[in-house]
Amino acid sequence: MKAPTPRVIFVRHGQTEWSKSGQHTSVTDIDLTPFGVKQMERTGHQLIGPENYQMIKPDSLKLVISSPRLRAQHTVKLLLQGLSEKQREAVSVDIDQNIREWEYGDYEGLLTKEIHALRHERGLDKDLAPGDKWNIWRDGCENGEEYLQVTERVDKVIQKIREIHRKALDNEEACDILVVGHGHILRCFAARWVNQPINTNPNYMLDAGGVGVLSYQHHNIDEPALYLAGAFTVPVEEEGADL
Ligand SMILES: O=C(COP(=O)(O)O)[C@@H](O)[C@H](O)[C@H](O)[C@H](O)COP(=O)(O)O
Repeated sequence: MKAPTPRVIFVRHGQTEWSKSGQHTSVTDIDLTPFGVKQMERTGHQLIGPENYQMIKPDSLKLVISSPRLRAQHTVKLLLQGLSEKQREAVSVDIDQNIREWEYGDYEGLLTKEIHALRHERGLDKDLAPGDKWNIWRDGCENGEEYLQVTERVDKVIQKIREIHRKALDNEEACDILVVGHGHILRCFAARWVNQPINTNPNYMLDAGGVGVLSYQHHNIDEPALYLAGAFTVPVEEEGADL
């Protein structure tokens, strides 16, 4: 049987007090709420393991790439906690600065409406069309990052993944890579996976605890694609296996 096409399963960390309130959280190193812990334990149980209903088989999971932030690393631990010690030891975990959250600079800790008010006070948005407001994709963050900086570092993560996936495809080996990060950076990552510019706002949604999948059409590394929906719980590879 042909190996399944390599995939990236990306996960935004579970709930924090600031993801709950809508405050912009980049470098502030807060942990998950008790609900966030429960979310990610349950997600890990559904997502990774040897059972038929689990989407990522332990043997296929070759690498985890995580943001350095505590909320992301705690999420990784919870996602992997259902694996045996041996299975956990077999998975490499890379802590990668390039998948840290978009740096919000002066907007760290603020709600979107507070950012709009601050920029109004500073006279920054006066040239925008009536009704138009700051958006991070186009306008970036004062004393933080703008879209080209974020694009550059996300592209490095994609390049690293493509090299691993290319080898797996050449050798017809299953290869899932788990990427654990944050609300904005993972939306950038998904857009860049399919070569979209991010300054036009990719219009994706990603809740705390949310899971998404990226792969390649036609089993071809040169056709990266976003999995809009997948028959993950009963993959076609299982046809005839246990009727
Ligand atoms: O801080 C954010 C993401 O960081 P993390 O919680 O570590 O994943 C942002 O995405 C905020 O949560 C943002 O304030 C929120 O998404 C509201 O944004 P918007 O709907 O565009 O007003």
